[in-house]
Amino acid sequence: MEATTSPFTTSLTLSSLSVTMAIDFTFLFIVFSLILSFFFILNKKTNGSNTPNLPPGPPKLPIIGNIHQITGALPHHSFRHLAKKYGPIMHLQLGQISTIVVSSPRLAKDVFKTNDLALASRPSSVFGDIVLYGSTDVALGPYGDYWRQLKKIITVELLSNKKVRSFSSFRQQEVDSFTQFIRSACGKPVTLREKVTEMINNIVCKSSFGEHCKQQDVLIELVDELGILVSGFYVADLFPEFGFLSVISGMKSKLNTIHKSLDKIFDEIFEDRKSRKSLKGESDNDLLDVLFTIKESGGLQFPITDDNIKAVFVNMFTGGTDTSAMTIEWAMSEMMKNPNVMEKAQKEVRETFKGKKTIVEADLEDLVYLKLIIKETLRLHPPLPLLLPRECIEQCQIDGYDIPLKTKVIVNAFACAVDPEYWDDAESFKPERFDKSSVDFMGTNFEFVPFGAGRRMCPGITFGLISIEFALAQMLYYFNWQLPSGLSPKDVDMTENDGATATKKVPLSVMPTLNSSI
Ligand code: HEM
Repeated sequence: MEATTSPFTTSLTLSSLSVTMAIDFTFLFIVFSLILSFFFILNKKTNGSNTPNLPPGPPKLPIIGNIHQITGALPHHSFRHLAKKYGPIMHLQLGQISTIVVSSPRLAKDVFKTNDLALASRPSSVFGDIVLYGSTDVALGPYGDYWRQLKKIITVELLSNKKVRSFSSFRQQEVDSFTQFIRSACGKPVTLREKVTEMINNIVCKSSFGEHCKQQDVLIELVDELGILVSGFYVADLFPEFGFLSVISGMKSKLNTIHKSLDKIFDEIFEDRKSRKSLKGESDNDLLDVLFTIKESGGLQFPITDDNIKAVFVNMFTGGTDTSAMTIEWAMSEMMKNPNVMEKAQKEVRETFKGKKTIVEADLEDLVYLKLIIKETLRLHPPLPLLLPRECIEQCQIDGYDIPLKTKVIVNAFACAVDPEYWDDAESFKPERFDKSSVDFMGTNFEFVPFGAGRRMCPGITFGLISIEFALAQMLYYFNWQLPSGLSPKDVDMTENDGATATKKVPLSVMPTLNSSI
C-alpha cells in the first residue's frame, strides 16, 4: 500500500525514492507554497496600517522572512554576525514569528530590568503543548498568577540552597561511582561525555524520586531523546498557524510517543509513592515528596494536579542535566587546551585537600581558582547561548524602538559575553579575569548572563553548580590528564554542535592516570 498519510516525511526519509513519491512531494510542495503565499498576502494587508517603529534588520524574503539567514551556522553565531551589520537590536521575521534579537549588555538590561514584566512570558510551542502538559510547567509556561505560584514553589521549596544541600549523599554516591569508573579506565583514552551525563542524570533522578527509582534508565533515555527534540528552531513553531506542519514533519508524533512513555513512567512512580505513603506513612527526602506535600496541604491559590507536577519534573530533567554535563566537558576541554590553567587548578585542589583520602562537599568552599574556571567556562560556552525566548505581553520600547504585543524577544547571551566593549581579549580563556572582579552570573551584570536574569532567571544555579564543582574537583585531585598520543593542546577541537544548546561537536577524549601522591 502507498504511504498516503505523510508523504513528506516518507519521501524524505526513504533512501530509495519511488517516482510516485517524488511527484507527491513536488505536488505537496507547490500546494503548500501557494497556501503560505495566500496567508502572507492576507497578513500583509491586514497588518498594513499603524506600522510600529521596529528596529532595523536584514531584508526579508516573502513567506520565510529571514529564516535563510540563520540556517547554516549556529543560531547564536548567525545572530552575532548579523548584529555586527544591523546593530545590537534587530528585527527579524522568522516565518510567521516577529522576532527581536538583542546582542549587547546595555540593551539586555532593558529586557531583563526595565521591561522584565512586559517581556515575562514565553512563546507557545508544540513541545510545550505536548510534553509539558499544555505548557503548565515553569520553563516554557506563559506568565501569569499560576506561573508565579509555581516559580515560587520551585525557587523556595525545591531548589533552595538548603534543599539542594540535603541531596549531598546522592551527589557523593554518583560522583564516587564516576571516579571509580575513571580509575578503572586509567592508562586508556576515555570519552568523558557519556559517563558525565550518566552521573548528572542519576543525581537529578535521585534528587527527584529518591534512591529507588526503578525506571531510572528508561526515564533517562526518554529525556535524552527530548533533549534532542527541544534544541532546534522547528518549522512548525515558526509557522504556528499551520498546525499540519507539526504533523507532516513527524514532530508531533515523535513528541506524542515520548510524552506517552514518560507519562506512564511518572504514573507508576507516583502510584508507588502514594501507596507507600498511605500504607507505611513513609516520607522521603526528595522533590516528589515536597511536591506531594504541597499539593495535599491544600493551601494553594491555584491547586496543583499530578500533571502539573509531571510538567515540573520534565523541566528538572531537561533543564538540569545536559546544561551541567556539558559545562563539565567544556571546562575539561579548556583545561586540556590551556595546560597552565590545568596545572594551577590541580595545584589548588591538591594543596587544599592534602592528605585526604576522600573529599566531601564542604571542602569545596576553599576552592577559589576552580570557581573562576567554571565562570570562565560559562562565559565562553554558555549551555543556552540564546537563553530561552521571551514573549511580549505588554507593548514596550527598547532603545526607542517599539516592541509590539506577541513579539518574540531573544537575548544573545553569548554575544554579550564576548562583547569587546566589556571584555579584554574577549575570545581567550582566562579564568584570572574574574579574580577580584565583582562580575558575577547572578543576573545583575548583563554582560555575563549564562543563567539569564530577571523573573525568568534559572532557579537551578546552586543545584547545577555544586555537581559541576564537585565532579571537577575530584577529577583534578585523583587524576592526571593527558591527551591521547599524538595530540597537542592546540588540537583540542572546540567546535560547537548544531542546535540551541552549545554542546561540543567532537566529544572530548582524554587519558587519565592516577595521581600517585595521594
Ligand atoms: C550549568 C547549569 C545550568 C545552566 C547554565 C542553566 C541555564 C538556564 C537558562 C539560560 C535559563 C533561561 C533563563 C532565561 O530565560 O532568562 C534557565 C531556565 C531554567 N532552568 Fe536552568 N540552567 C542550569 C541548570 C539548571 C538546573 C540544575 C535546573 C533544575 C534542576 C534548572 C532548571 C531551570 C528552570 C526550571 C528554568 C526555567 C525558569 C523560568 O522560565 O522562569 N536549570 N536555565
